[in-house]
Amino acid sequence: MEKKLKGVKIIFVVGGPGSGKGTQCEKIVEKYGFTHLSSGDLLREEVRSGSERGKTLSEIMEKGELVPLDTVLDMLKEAILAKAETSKGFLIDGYPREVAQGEAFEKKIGSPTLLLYIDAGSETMVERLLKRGETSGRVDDNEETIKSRLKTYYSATEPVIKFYEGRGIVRRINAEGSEMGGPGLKSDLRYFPAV
Ligand SMILES: Nc1ncnc2c1ncn2[C@@H]1O[C@H](COP(=O)(O)OP(=O)(O)O)[C@@H](O)[C@H]1O
Ligand SMILES: Nc1ncnc2c1ncn2[C@H]1C[C@H](O)[C@@H](COP(=O)(O)OP(=O)(O)O)O1
Ligand SMILES: [Mg+2]
Repeated sequence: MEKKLKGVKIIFVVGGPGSGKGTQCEKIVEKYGFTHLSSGDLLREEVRSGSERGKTLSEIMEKGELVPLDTVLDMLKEAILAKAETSKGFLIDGYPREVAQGEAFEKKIGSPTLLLYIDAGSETMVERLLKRGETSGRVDDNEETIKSRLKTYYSATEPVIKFYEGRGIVRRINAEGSEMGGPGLKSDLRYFPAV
């Protein structure tokens, strides 16, 4: 556990591809001023840098698979520590994607106070990703990769939610509603300050 992070909230944001993790995080940032860090965004930055490592990462992402644990963890740790002294809390979006990632994070960085489970059905996720793919330019927003990402999600990431449910820190957000609120975020956020 990093001393710098004492008293700083760490919130994991977990959900399927296209469930709306990034979208919900933006709303939470507006309301609570936390720092939003997306593992996917950090990886895409590395890809954009044109490095050799970026090329390898891009190939993995195009297949809808998970990149090596240490790569994501190192990137996250660096980004978190850079803001540890000024941030009141971190929204860690897209992490952990497998139980081992959660365990490694806790060992090297700190423990989460909360896990927000962004819940949308697979049909909704596919529909949103295909729509996003019309403009995102992302190598993974295509039909074939989406199928693979869903498989990865259900096999590797869903167990993460079970794992933290055992600790009683999971809050589920129904992300089926419209972006403007719907039955989901608006009401669920009422539970937020309590944690
Ligand atoms: N509640 C919602 N209703 C309708 N569209 C949504 C909603 N949440 C997200 N979207 C759209 O779905 C796509 C995926 O959302 P995003 O936040 O990028 O998800 P993730 O980060 O989980 O992949 C985006 O194009 C976004 O605008
Ligand atoms: N924590 C993590 N561990 C391993 N791979 C990750 C990762 N976070 C992101 N990736 C890789 C695999 C994902 O399919 C890809 C895109 O991630 P993302 O941007 O978080 O997707 P989305 O927000 O659509 O769910 O990047
Ligand atoms: Mg995202």
